[in-house]
Amino acid sequence: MSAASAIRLDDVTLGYDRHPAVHHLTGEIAPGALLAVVGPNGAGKSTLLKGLVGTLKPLGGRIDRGALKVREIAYLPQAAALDRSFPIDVFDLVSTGLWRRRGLFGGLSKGDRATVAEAIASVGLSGFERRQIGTLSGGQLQRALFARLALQDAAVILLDEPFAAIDAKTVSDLLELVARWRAETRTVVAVLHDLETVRRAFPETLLLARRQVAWGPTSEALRPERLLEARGMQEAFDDHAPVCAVDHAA
Ligand SMILES: Nc1ncnc2c1ncn2[C@@H]1O[C@H](COP(=O)(O)OP(=O)(O)OP(=O)(O)O)[C@@H](O)[C@H]1O
Repeated sequence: MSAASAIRLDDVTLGYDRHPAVHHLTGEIAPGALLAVVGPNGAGKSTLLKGLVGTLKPLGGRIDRGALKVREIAYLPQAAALDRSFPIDVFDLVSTGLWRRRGLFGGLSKGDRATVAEAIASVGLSGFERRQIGTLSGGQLQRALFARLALQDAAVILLDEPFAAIDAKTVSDLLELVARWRAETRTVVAVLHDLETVRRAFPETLLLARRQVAWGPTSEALRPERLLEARGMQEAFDDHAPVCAVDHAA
C-alpha cells in the first residue's frame, strides 16, 4: 500500500455522452475513511465509483487522488456485472487478487498458495477451493470476491452494492472483513441500500440524488428530511439535460 492519500472532489460532474449523470460533487474522502454512498435508483452512485476508479473521466471539475495511483484502488462492481459462466474455480479466482504483486503469468509460490488458502479461510470458504464459481450461491460468490479483494492489498476499496441479496449472516461476516480493512487504514467506499447497515457500520455517508444532498456523519446525512429531499431531487432531475453552467448557489 502506498502512503495514504485523500481523494478530493472539486465540483465534479460525471456522465455519459456529454449528459451528466451526477454533478456538483465536492468533498474529501480521507485516508482510512469508511464511507457509505446512499441514494435512490439512478442517483449516480455507480457512476461515482466509476469516476473514483478512473474508468469514467469527469465531464467537469476535478478528482485529485494525490499520490494514490489508480491501480491502488480495488473496485468490486455490482454482482450483475460479473460473468458467472466464466470457467474458473474459487482458488483461481481468489488468487487473481495477487496479480498486481505477482504479474499475470508470474505463477504462484508455495507461500502464495498458502496466502490464497488463508484468504479463502478468512471468508469461511475452506473446502470450496475447487468449486466452479458458476455453482456457488450468491453469498458464497460474494465471499470469494471479498477474499480476492483482501489479497489485492489496495489502499482504497470501492464496493458497489456488495450486500444486495445477501443473507444477514454473510453480511455480518463480510462487514467484519470491512472493519479489518479499516483497522489496516484502508479507505472503504461502499454503495448501499440498507440504511440500517449504513447506520450500524458506516460512520460517514454521502447521500446522492444526481448531486450531493449531504456528505458527512451518517446520523446527519440520513436525517429523514434529507432522505425526503433526495427523493424530490431525484424525481426532478432531467435525464437529457446537457452539462450545465455551474449553479453553486442552488
Ligand atoms: N453506460 C451508461 N450510458 C449511459 N447512461 C448511463 C450509463 N450508466 C448509467 N447511466 C445513467 O446514469 C444515471 C445514473 O446511473 P447509476 O448506475 O450511476 O445510478 P445508481 O445510483 O448506481 O443506481 P442503482 O441504485 O439503480 O444501481 C442513470 O440515469 C443511468 O441510466
